Amino acid sequence: MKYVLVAINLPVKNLFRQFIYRLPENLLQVGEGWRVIVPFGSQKVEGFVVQAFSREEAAEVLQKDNPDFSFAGVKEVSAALGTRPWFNDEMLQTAKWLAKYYLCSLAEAMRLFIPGKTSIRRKPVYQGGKLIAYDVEERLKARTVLAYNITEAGRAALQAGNPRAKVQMRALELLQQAAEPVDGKEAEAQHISAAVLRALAEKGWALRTEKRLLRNSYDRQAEWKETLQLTSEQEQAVLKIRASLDHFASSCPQEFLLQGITGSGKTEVYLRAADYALRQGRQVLVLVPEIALTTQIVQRFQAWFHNEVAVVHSKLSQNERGDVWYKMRTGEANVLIGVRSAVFAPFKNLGLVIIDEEQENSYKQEERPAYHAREVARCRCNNNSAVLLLGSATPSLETYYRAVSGSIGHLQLTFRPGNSVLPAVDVVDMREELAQKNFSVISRKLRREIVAAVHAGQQAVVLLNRRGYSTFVMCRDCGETLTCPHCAVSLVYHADEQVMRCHYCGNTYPIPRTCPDCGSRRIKFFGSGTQKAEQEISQMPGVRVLRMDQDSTATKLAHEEIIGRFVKKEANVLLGTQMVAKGHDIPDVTLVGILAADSALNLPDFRASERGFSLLIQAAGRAGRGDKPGRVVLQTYDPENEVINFAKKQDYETFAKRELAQRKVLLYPPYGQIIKLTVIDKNEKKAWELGDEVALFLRNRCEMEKWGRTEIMGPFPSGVAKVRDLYRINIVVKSMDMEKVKNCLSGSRFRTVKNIYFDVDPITAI
Ligand SMILES: Nc1ncnc2c1ncn2[C@@H]1O[C@H](COP(=O)(O)OP(=O)(O)OP(=O)(O)O)[C@@H](O)[C@H]1O
Ligand SMILES: [Zn+2]
Repeated sequence: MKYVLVAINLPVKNLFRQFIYRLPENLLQVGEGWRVIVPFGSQKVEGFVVQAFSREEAAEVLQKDNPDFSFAGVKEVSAALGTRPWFNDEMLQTAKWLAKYYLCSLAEAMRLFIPGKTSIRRKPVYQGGKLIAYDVEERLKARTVLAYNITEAGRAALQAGNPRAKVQMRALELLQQAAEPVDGKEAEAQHISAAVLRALAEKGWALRTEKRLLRNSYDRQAEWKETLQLTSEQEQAVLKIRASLDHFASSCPQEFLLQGITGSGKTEVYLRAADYALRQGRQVLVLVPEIALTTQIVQRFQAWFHNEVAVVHSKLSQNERGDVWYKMRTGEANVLIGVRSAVFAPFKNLGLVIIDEEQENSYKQEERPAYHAREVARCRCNNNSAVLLLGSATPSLETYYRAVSGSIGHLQLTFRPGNSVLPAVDVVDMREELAQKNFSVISRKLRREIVAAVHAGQQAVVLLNRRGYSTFVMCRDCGETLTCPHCAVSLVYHADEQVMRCHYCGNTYPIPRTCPDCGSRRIKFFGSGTQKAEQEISQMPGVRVLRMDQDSTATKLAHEEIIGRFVKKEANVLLGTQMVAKGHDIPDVTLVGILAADSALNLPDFRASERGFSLLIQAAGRAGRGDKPGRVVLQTYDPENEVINFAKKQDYETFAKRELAQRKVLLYPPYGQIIKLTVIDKNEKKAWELGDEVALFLRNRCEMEKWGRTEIMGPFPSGVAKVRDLYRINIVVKSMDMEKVKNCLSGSRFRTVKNIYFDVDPITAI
């Protein structure tokens, strides 16, 4: 008899055990990596088979848990999902690694690999009005259509010909020429109706069959691939990557940082590397931070690789995602471009993973399990003997450190191809503007530059990292600021909808006429967001402005549409939050304005400088990519700020070295690793008590087990101390000995406590 160990796919964080089930006669084919339906309590649920074994092996496992076990209690697997295992060895290994590294359960790790996380719907079954069971059905329905193949008789009929049945003859010809069965829609495109196909089937000339229909919501006309002459640096980079693809695991590195200044042509290197991997018969995964912002990269890849390219992003339906997964698993497509979650796709033969803008925070999932796509990609590359290529103008300090210390290959692109040069950056002191009685968000210099650029028929991009109209509303009499009653953050005034909105929980509130605290009518709106800037810019002569922020892009692919309209020159100024700063390559943009450069830099967080610097460089890099030189106007209230100065010089190296020196002293990554524990509770007192308990426990263990250099901070209130009425308390552990810290936590009772969240390698430590 055969038994299986099953991880139960339920969205609960504290189910760390796996369970043994018996395989019935009709399911003996089921083994490791299969998805199954099993009885669990009173329900039927989906599970993943982690291991398969004989009766003796099962007994051994069961005995470990319970010396008086009996096989009588072991239940049977109810059904198998699909006709083959979903997880191959490599995926199973990656899931196991992920669970261990991020301290989550194996089931939580495994469900990341399933499109839609679970493929079953539980359907209650009633009998005589009483709930008796849950039934399950497969959720991911492959969509099929009726299609027709030509038969031998059909071929003969076509050969013989019949001038009085012209349409039928044309239909037969179509079937004969088609490589695959022809469906009604395809026939219709040739002006042959479905009725004709049915008639052929009735005559025995065609055979009815089913064809799997692949949904593709990202069908675009691909432009032809242009072949550029590579620069010497690009050429060098491509050669090194090719060498690694050729002699895997010899002296060639398996991982590379491709550090190239903005506009240096990193995409061209990606394309050539991908092309080479495809020629070797291997598949390519390209990760991008935000699909909507990367239309250009998708188009470039489609121009080279046509139908080989499949695209996934967060706005695809579950079925569309299922289709994409299917294409990759079967090798029907061989290049997958997608956001973070694409790193979990099944591959037939993965050879190369490219991560563009590898420093972007969007690669890190915020909810449990809080994985980072770069780390998962590294694990999958190792398991697949694939090459990992990380690209950026401003790499994360972790990656940069690994490159300069020689643990991964370091490829550099230091100039822009052709005549284009990095733009000149002017810093404007906004305190001076105030002194000169300019109370606008736009400095006089930036105003002049915008008007001049527009007048010359060029375009400008303006970055303001805050949406809404006024970001801060305060009573002049009592000093009260308006905050969200459910979250510890101030409300933002949105002029469009005439509401106050919380950017954390999304709730809206009416605009106050009087102060809710003291009743004063002297309410004042401070600070400015994109809506106010839009209003001011739109009043400049000759300007047509487009705004792009979360509020303007709520619908599917709206970013793409806005960028598209800007490229077509329907507008000459593009204003928005960080999404305007990244990725696009528009030759007529000669001016970039950065309003309030300081806002990103002043957060009390260890990555704030890195993130701010990166954003400034990215934004500046949008200017002057064509043959006209670009310029950047950077507005700040703090012109002496170091980061602003490095950004002005666009000097990543010096910036990175200084930042690394500080991180070393303070034990931040890449020197120390971090784990952040967050206690979340609607009762503030309870949150603190639990926080104190965890911190004390860790401090004791640190001392007892003599962990290497470690700092335990907290408990302290989280950066936003309350979200949706839940209080948030943090404990942050920085350590050179993270393995021990993790072992201690996974052996502790806190691992299964429901309201403690573990975040390994968190983005923020506040
Ligand atoms: N060898 C080359 N010769 C001429 N033009 C090139 C070459 N390589 C790339 N380009 C062009 O340079 C421009 C910038 O390239 P690309 O968009 O790949 O830059 P990037 O490094 O990704 O920049 P960013 O980090 O700012 O997104 C593109 O218009 C591209 O077509
Ligand atoms: Zn709120």
